[in-house]
Amino acid sequence: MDKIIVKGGQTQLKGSVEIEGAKNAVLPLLAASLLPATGETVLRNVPILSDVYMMNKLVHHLGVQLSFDEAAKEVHATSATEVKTDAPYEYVSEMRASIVVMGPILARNGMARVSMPGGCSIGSRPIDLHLRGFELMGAEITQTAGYIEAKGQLKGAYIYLDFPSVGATQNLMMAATLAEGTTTLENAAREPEIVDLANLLNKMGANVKGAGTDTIIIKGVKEMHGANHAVVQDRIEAGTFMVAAAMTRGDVLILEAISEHNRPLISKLKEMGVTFIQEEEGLRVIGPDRLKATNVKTLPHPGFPTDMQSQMTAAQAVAKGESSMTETVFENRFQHLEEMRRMGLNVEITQKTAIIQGSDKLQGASVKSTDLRASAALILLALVAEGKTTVRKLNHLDRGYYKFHEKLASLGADIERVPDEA
Ligand SMILES: CC(=O)N[C@H]1[C@@H](OP(=O)(O)OP(=O)(O)OC[C@H]2O[C@@H](n3ccc(=O)[nH]c3=O)[C@H](O)[C@@H]2O)O[C@H](CO)[C@@H](O)[C@@H]1O
Ligand SMILES: C=C(OP(=O)(O)O)C(=O)O
Repeated sequence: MDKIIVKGGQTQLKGSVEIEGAKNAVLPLLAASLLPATGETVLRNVPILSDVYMMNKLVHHLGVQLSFDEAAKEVHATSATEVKTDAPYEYVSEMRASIVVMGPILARNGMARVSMPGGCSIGSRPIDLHLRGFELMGAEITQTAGYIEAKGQLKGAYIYLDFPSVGATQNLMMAATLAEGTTTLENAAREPEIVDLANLLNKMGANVKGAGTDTIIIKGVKEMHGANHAVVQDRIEAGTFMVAAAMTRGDVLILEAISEHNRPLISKLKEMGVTFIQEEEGLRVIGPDRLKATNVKTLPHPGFPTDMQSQMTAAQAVAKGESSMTETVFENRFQHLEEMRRMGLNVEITQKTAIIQGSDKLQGASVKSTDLRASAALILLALVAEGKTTVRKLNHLDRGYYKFHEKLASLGADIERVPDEA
């Protein structure tokens, strides 16, 4: 595995940066390619990430002929006349998001057998809401030997989600496309990635209305066909570069940034003293001499995204004064703060809230990524901390960021990625 070495302290990021298609959009879009029985689905603006390779493998295993043209950033998926029912452990255990193949398999076959996805380092991540929704649509669910089996021809249903789960909304929305009758999802997730999925499903011949609001109505159709679709921009990658510019007194143009997808982040960064200028080519982000402290609480969209929580704590760590971060979505998403302590961070954690005393005297150290966004947050902090920081366990970073170190280097960071002999 590689490691990243950053020499920080004086970094001032300047220039423009291109953002990839969203990981959290493309994974369900790939799962959606299981739904049509005819035609080819072409996904454009596909990010080159380890999670995408993993989902490609799973979808391919299930019967879709699929090729990934990395140079063109395109996936071409030939619809399967028949899809397999089994999503085995070796694919699902590697990546939690793979659970979203369950809805399409069940919709196509009237049965699905999927390995339990299990938890991950940020929390236990149960799938009870997905399963209860399938049950309400008429499936019988059993769990044996680490597998969940669902059986039954799906019928439209009224489903109220106790929590606006992103994965459950996507899974149930896809299952409902080929069910008989109308499904209403209430208290549905409203993330831009949900809207992106609904757009692809409608291009495939489905009838989905209301995506982006808390009520999604899906009228089942008899069959679907291939479609051509460009993956929406990754708001979390864009947000990560906004925080990087903010922390380094930078002046960075985020090309083609979709500001409305990052409203809570932009609002918090403005409160911290950051200037945003909408330009023709994108959103320009200018960091102040010193950030001001701020209090943040993560919430489902349109609240502050939990996937920006770690990066935001890096900004709070160098801001002037005391900040707080309250994490309400996942129960174990503060592990990066322990690593940041090695760099001199003064933080007190009580249950869901971290109280951070900002400092301009943080020092580089040897740290390891504990999850995907933690890896980005540690690298951001390393840009500002004095001296050398080594960040290990980059397998997490590669799940969600394409050429992160190269993009930062092109903006002026002293950063390199080298093989880790350790
Ligand atoms: C691939 C992908 O898109 N991942 C994103 C997706 O994950 P994911 O879809 O897994 O997240 P959910 O919105 O489902 O989870 C949010 C919360 O709901 C709980 N929950 C969820 C489902 C369920 O059946 N029961 C239940 O209790 C989870 O444990 C968690 O506490 O949304 C999260 C919340 O914005 C993001 O952090 C992830 O980056
Ligand atoms: C938590 C994340 O992803 P996943 O749900 O794929 O683990 C993330 O993108 O920050």
